[in-house]
Amino acid sequence: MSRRAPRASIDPDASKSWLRRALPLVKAHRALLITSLTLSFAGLIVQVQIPNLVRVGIDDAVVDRTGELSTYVWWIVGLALAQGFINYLARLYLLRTAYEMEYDLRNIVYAHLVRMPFGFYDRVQTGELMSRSGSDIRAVQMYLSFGPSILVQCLIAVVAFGLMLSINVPLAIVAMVTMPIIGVLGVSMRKAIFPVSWLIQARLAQLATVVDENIQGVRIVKAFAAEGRQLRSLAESADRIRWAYRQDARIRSRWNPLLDNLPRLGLALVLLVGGLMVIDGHTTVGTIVAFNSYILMLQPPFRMLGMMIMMGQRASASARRIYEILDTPSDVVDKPDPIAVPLGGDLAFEDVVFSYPNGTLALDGLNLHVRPGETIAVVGGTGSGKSTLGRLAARFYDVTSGRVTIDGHDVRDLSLASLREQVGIVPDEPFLFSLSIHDNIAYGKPHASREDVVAAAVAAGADAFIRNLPEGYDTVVGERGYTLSGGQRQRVAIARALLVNPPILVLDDATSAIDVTVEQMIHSSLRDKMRGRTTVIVAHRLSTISLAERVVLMENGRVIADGTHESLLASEPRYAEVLAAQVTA
Ligand SMILES: Nc1ncnc2c1ncn2[C@@H]1O[C@H](COP(=O)(O)OP(=O)(O)OP(=O)(O)O)[C@@H](O)[C@H]1O
Repeated sequence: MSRRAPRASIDPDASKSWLRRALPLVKAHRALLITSLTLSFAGLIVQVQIPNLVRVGIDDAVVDRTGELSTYVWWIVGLALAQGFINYLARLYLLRTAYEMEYDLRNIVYAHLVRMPFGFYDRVQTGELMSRSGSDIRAVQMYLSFGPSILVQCLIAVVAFGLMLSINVPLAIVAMVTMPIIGVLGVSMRKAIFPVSWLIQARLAQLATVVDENIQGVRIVKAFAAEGRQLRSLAESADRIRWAYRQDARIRSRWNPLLDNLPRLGLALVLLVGGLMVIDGHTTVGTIVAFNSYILMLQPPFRMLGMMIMMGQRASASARRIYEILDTPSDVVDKPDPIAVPLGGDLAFEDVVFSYPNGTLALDGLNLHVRPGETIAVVGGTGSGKSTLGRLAARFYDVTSGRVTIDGHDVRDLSLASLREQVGIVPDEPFLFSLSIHDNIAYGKPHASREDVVAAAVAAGADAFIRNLPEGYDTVVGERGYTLSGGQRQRVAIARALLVNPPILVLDDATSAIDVTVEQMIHSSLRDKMRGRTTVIVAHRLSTISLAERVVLMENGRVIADGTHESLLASEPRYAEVLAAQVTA
C-alpha cells in the first residue's frame, strides 16, 4: 500500500479546548466515521427489534396459538444474522477510522519532531518522547473514534425505551429504573479508578525506562558486574506497579459486584410488576421476556458511560502532552526565500558567540576562515568548542551573535536541505541504522548505485572489511551497528558522508577508533578523490593532525593560535601543552 500524506493537522490555536483543536482530524475522516456510526446505529435498530419479535412470538405462537412458531424463529434468526453482518461492517469501519486517525496523528507528531532543532533534543528525554508518540497518540485516537460510537450505543437506549413505552408504559419505567443507577455507579467507579490507572500508566512508563536503560546499557552493567543492583532497581519499580495494581483490584472488586447485580434487581422488579400485571390481565408473558432482554441489552451502554468519561480524561491529558510538542516552534528554519546554490567551500566564522539552549557558553568570539579546498585540524582542550564549530557550520544551531558564512552567504540565508547536503559531518560515535551496510552508506543518497557505494567505501577504507562480512554489502548490521567494531562503524560513517560528496567535510574525531595506517590511507584517498574539498578535522591524535595543512588551536571557545604544526610547536607553548595533555600518537 502506498504511503499517504496526513489528511489533517491539529488546529494551532492554543486557546481552544483540546477537542476543538483535534476537530480537523475527525473532520478529515468524517466519511469513514459517519459510515461506521450509521452502520452501528442500523445494527442496534435491528437488535432492538429482536426482543419485540420474541414477545409477539411467545404471545401469538406459544400462548394464543394463533401464529406459526417457526415464522418467528426464522425472522429472529434472519435479524440476528443481519445484525451480525451490519455489526461486522460497523466495527470494520470504526477500526479503520481509528487507525486512519492514528496514522495522521502519528505523522503530524513525527513530522514535527523531525523538524525540531538539535536544541530541542538536548532538552527532552527520549523515553518521554517515545511514550508521547505511542500511548498518548493511542489514547487520543481511542477517544476520538470510539467515543462517538459509545454515544450512538447510548442513543439506542432512547430508541429501546421508546419501543418499551409503546408496549407497556408502567413496565417500561420499571425496567429502566436501574439504568440511571448503573450509569451513575459506572461513572463513580471510573472516577475512583482513574487516579490509580493513571498511576499504573506512569509506573509502567518508569519500568519501561528502567528496562530500556538496562538493555541499552547492558554492556556497562555487565562490565561493572552491576546486574544485582540493576535487578534490585527493576524489582523496586515492579513492586510499585504491583501496589498500584492491587489498589486497582480493590476498587474494581468493590464496585463490580454492585454493577453486575443491579440488572438482576431490574429483572426481579420486571418479574414482580410484570407478573402481577399478567395475573391481572394487563400485559402478556411475552412482554416480560422481551423486557428482560431489553434490560440485559441496555446495561452495557450505561456501563460504558463511565468508561467514556475515563477515556476522555486520559485523552485530554495525552492531547495536552502531544500539543506541548506541536506548540514548540522550531527556531532553526528556512527563511522565506532561502538560497540553494552549489557551494565552493569557503567557510568563515565571524565574531561568533554561541551558547547552548541550557546556557553553556561554547563559543566566545570565534574568528576563523577556511579557504576552499583547505584541510585544517582543530585542536584544543576538552570543552574548548571544537565540536560546536562543526555543528554551527551545518546550522544544527543558530549562532547567538556574529555569523557563519559559506562562500559569503550567511548559513541562515541558505536552504537547510541544500546546506546540510553540502556540509557533511561525521561524528566520533556514528549512528548506524539496523539496515544493510549498503543502505547505511547510501542513507544520504538512497538511489545510489552499488558501484558508487563501493567507491565511497573504498575511499573510506571500509571496502575490505565489508567484503569479508558474511553477506558483504548486504549484511544487516545489528541495532546501532553494534555488530561492527568502533573503527568499522566510523569507516561506514565516513563512506556515508563521502557518497553525498559534500564540498565541506567536518570529521569530528571521526577516525579516533581507526588505526593509524588505515587513517592515513583514508586521508590520502580523500585528498586524491576530491581536490578542492574543504575539510575540517577535529583531532586528538598527532597522526591525524599531521594530515592537515594548517592547525587551529582553540581555547575557551576562541581561536588562540593558527599555523602549521611545526610553526605552532615552535612558537606557541599552549599548543605543546595541549598536545602533551591529550594528544596520542
Ligand atoms: N548539547 C549541548 N548542550 C549543552 N552544552 C553543550 C552541548 N554540547 C556541548 N556543550 C558544552 O559546550 C562546550 C563546548 O563543547 P564542545 O563539544 O564543542 O567541546 P569540544 O572541544 O569538542 O570537547 P571534546 O574535545 O571534549 O569533545 C562544553 O562546555 C560543553 O559542555
